[in-house]
Amino acid sequence: MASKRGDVRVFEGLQELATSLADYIAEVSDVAVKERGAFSVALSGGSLISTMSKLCEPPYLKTIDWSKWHVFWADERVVPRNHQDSNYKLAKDGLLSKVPIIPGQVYSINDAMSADGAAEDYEFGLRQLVKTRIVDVSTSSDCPRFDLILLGMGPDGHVASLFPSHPLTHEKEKWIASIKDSPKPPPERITFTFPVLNSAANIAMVLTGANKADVLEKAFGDLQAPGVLPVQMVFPTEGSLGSFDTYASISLANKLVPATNTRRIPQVAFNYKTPALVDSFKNSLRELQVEGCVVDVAWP
Ligand SMILES: O=C(O)[C@H](O)[C@@H](O)[C@H](O)[C@H](O)COP(=O)(O)O
Repeated sequence: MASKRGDVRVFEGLQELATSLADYIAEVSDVAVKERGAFSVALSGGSLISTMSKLCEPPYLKTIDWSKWHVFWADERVVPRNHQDSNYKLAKDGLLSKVPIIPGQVYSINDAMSADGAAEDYEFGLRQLVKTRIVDVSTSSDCPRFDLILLGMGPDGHVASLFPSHPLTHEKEKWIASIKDSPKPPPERITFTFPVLNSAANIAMVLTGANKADVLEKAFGDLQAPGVLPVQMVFPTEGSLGSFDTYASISLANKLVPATNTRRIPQVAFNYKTPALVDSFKNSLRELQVEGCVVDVAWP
């Protein structure tokens, strides 16, 4: 774990990225199971689940102690569980139904409730699980300390269902909040708030797609200033031995690879918490340039 802190990794393609992500998740799971006898993990929606699909294959299928997994959602759309838009359905179809997770340890929202009700209900359930330490607790607040929260990022810089300039990004009291005006459809969702996200032992940000390149450039450009984009507000505040890691993987796709270049899409993993790492990241990009890729992102 500690060794991951500060890594800048450039992947040759989505497959390599997916393998690295699966290794990372397996390792965080192992550590949590050894230390606490349980692994609490929160998922998001979007492309994340398909990027996690290596977990359904050997060796992970057999080596991970799935019986210790407790699965939550960092954000969920308020739709029936069998609806195409449901993050639960996405994860169930793409991952949970393919691995031996215990159904009673999969904590989906109550889809019969309104957004407000579902958020309150989810927070209530989470509080019980923190009491019994199925989910660990922060040492500096009463917040849950998830072993791992997996986040994607939208092209506008949103994470979970925390959108740029939305008042929910400043929510300090609630663990789980409802949103009824999500700019990304569907409009009604529930989401972890920043106090919960940033209390996690590990956050993995999994960002793929050329449409993320511009916002990443912005996030890097604003690194020295207080972050205004939700993606910049993801800063885990506590953890043990390297467990503050922010693991990010980015596909800059066409930003880096001209159409005529047969090289596969480069994927980059980095920890953006430390400015020195940003330099390292830029150096990685320069190396890619040397190797014949075109970088047309203007890095500060
Ligand atoms: O339910 C959701 O909409 C998500 O949780 C959301 O936060 C998602 O993770 C990002 O929008 C990235 O989605 P992509 O990876 O598909 O771009």
